[in-house]
Amino acid sequence: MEILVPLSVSGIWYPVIKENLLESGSIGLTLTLEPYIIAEIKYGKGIIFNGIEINIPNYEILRQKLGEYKLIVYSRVPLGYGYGLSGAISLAYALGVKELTSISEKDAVNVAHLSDIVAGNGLGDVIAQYHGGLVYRRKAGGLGYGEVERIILDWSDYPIFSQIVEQMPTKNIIRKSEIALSLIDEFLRNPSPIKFIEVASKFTKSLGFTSEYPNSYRKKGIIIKIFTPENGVWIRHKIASRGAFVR
Ligand SMILES: Nc1ncnc2c1ncn2[C@@H]1O[C@H](COP(=O)(O)OP(=O)(O)OP(=O)(O)O)[C@@H](O)[C@H]1O
Ligand SMILES: CC(C)(CO)[C@@H](O)C(=O)[O-]
Repeated sequence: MEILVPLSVSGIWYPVIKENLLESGSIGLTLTLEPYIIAEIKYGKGIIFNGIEINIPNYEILRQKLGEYKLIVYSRVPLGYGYGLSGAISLAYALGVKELTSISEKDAVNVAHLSDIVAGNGLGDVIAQYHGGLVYRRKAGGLGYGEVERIILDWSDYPIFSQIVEQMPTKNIIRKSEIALSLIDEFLRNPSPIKFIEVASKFTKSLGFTSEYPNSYRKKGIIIKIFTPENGVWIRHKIASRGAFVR
């Protein structure tokens, strides 16, 4: 059994923290991308990321609430730069445990969502990764609490690339910028790939993150860009055609 989870790079996020953590998360617009991480769940313990055992605070919560298992993860992109891998690892763990036990998918996914929030590693990634595509989180929260819409756009003429810049903690970008909600409205009035990049670039600039490349924005430690870059080292992505799944 393999568990596949897409990467998650938000363009806009508006943190919502409530007493009930399942009502917490973010309102926002998130691109989920290939290549999916591929994971295997086994009896045992620990998270093995590309052959190396890692310590990730999400694991403590996952282990307490879902039971102790071992997750072996293969990823084509590195951890800690902004590809939403903490969320992807947590969601893979939850969907893996769901295959091995009688827990419902909804409860398992909500534990993954909770673990990313408590760890301070993400707010909306798990929910976006569960749905796939370009995800608009209209209301923050886990499954059954938040509200999500997948925005269908034709990306075939808009190839997506990322460039790795620097590692940094997610806590550095969990800030409220009041223009987030008006930029989401601006996008929804006229949704297109170019408009997505435009509003994401305005939003991330408001948090102090800039990119020197045309048609791009900087999310945490990576640049996301549409159209073939003229120079630099880039990873080619596709929009994730579906959310996380088990095969
Ligand atoms: N070698 C490592 N490099 C980076 N992070 C590591 C490493 N080992 C363990 N970690 C832990 O993994 C977690 C990475 O979470 P982080 O949210 O930064 O990932 P990400 O892939 O950048 O996702 P996001 O887009 O949500 O920020 C952190 O809790 C960090 O402490
Ligand atoms: C905070 C965040 C940008 C980290 O990847 C993401 O979880 C989101 O969109 O809420």
